[in-house]
Amino acid sequence: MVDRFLIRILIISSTPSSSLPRLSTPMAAIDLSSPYSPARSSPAPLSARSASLHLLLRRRRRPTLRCSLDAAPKQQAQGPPAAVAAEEAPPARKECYGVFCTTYDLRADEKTKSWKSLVNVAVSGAAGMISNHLLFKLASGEVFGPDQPIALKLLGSERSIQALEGVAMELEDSLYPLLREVSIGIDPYVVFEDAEWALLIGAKPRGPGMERSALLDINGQIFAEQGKALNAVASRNVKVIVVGNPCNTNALICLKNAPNIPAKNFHALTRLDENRAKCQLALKAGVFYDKVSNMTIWGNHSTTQVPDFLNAKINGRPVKEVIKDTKWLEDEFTKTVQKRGGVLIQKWGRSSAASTAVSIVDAIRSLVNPTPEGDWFSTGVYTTGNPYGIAEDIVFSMPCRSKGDGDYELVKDVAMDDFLWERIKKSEDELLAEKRCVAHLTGEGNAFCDLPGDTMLPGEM
Ligand SMILES: NC(=O)C1=CN([C@@H]2O[C@H](COP(=O)(O)OP(=O)(O)OC[C@H]3O[C@@H](n4cnc5c(N)ncnc54)[C@H](OP(=O)(O)O)[C@@H]3O)[C@@H](O)[C@H]2O)C=CC1
Ligand SMILES: O=C([O-])CC(=O)C(=O)O
Repeated sequence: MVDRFLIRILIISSTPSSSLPRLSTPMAAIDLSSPYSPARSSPAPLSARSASLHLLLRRRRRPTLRCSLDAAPKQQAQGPPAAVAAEEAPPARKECYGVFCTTYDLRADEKTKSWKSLVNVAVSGAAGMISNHLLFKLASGEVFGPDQPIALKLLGSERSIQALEGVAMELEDSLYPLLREVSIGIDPYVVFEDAEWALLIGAKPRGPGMERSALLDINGQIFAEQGKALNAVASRNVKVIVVGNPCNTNALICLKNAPNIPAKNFHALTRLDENRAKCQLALKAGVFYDKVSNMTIWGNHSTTQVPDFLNAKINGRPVKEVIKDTKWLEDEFTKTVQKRGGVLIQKWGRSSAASTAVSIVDAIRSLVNPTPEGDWFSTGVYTTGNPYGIAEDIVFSMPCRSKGDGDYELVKDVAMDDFLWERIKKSEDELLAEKRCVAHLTGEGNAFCDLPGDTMLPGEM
């Protein structure tokens, strides 16, 4: 017995779908009233959603894999909240076209009975290079697990909306059984609705001759707007991973604009730096990189970041016992990790995309799986209440452990010496200076920009 699954692309405006006309097919009617629908006003508790998912599968035996496209032109720079948008007349809609109006067999019925309830994952910059690697990993199940159905909510802009349609086409053509919905939009207030994870990748790259303070301002505006949108419409416990640079300060801006979401839930991606550091230590020690553990990156995702060889281990032994060349550790290792992004740009002609996507996967998996005994991982998180004496109220990469519930705690028992502390302070200074530059975006008065001269992204040489 084979179930039929309809693949459909909808063009949905920023109008909530409860106020949109019903589709003419019975399948669409099922879809709009289903627990999969992004139109529901608030997420049901996990158990209820899980139960309704299974109920739906038993009753209907025809779950819909839905692709929807929010292509409403943006009315103004700051997207209106969904409630405001609901009062506007819905623009013309095209329900389905070309390759997207397809019906085929999925044969997933038996398998789906043991699935968890749907997880909503929003991704910004979804038409960009990093996303092009990441989205297919998310859809395949390798990130959240083989029993975790997923809805992907892709945020683009007027500039990228056509490219996003292409991305959605490729996702459909990949026939991922776990991928239950793909929606595309340019309004964060629509795309982030009910998001349980928000992976914020889209940001303007720094161009030739552009001051870093200008980059902080331009990208800061993007993250202030997205923080407001998350605050208005995302799940109250959404986990946010900021990738777009300068990611620590962008994460700070985002969390300051989302006061109803715990500040603890915001991360700046420094996992790529951790992976790069593990690779360099493994190379030097002549071991495979899975033998390197307890690797902390402290500080900013920039050339002031501090790869911590004091606490890291190789085969369970302190790095300094295995690699006796302290000069190499202090100079070459540290600089190589700090500048790895820039060397890669010189060789590859563009910034790391595939390895960044892999590191986003690692970062999520570290939060949804228990951390192995004795180990930890690095992520840029809010410093208020940290046990190390790092300045409060910034986003700083630090060592964390997780029970696998999406949350984390800071690792307390780490060693500190003068070399490490001096460098941590330098990265802290840089982040405090970045924070002063964006005070107008965090609600803390007038910006005053006095960035240290050597403030650079890892991709800048
Ligand atoms: N934290 C980390 O470890 C790393 C971070 N990065 C950062 O990730 C970000 C994305 O990288 P990548 O995917 O390779 O970049 P791409 O240039 O391929 O994509 C970036 C996306 O950003 C969006 N964007 C938002 N605002 C602007 C703007 N004003 N001008 C141009 N594009 C804009 C664009 O999407 P749209 O038009 O849909 O808005 C674009 O698709 C960059 O900021 C990069 O520096 C990169 C590597 C590592
Ligand atoms: O600097 C950049 O744009 C790229 C980057 O973050 C990295 O490679 O670590």
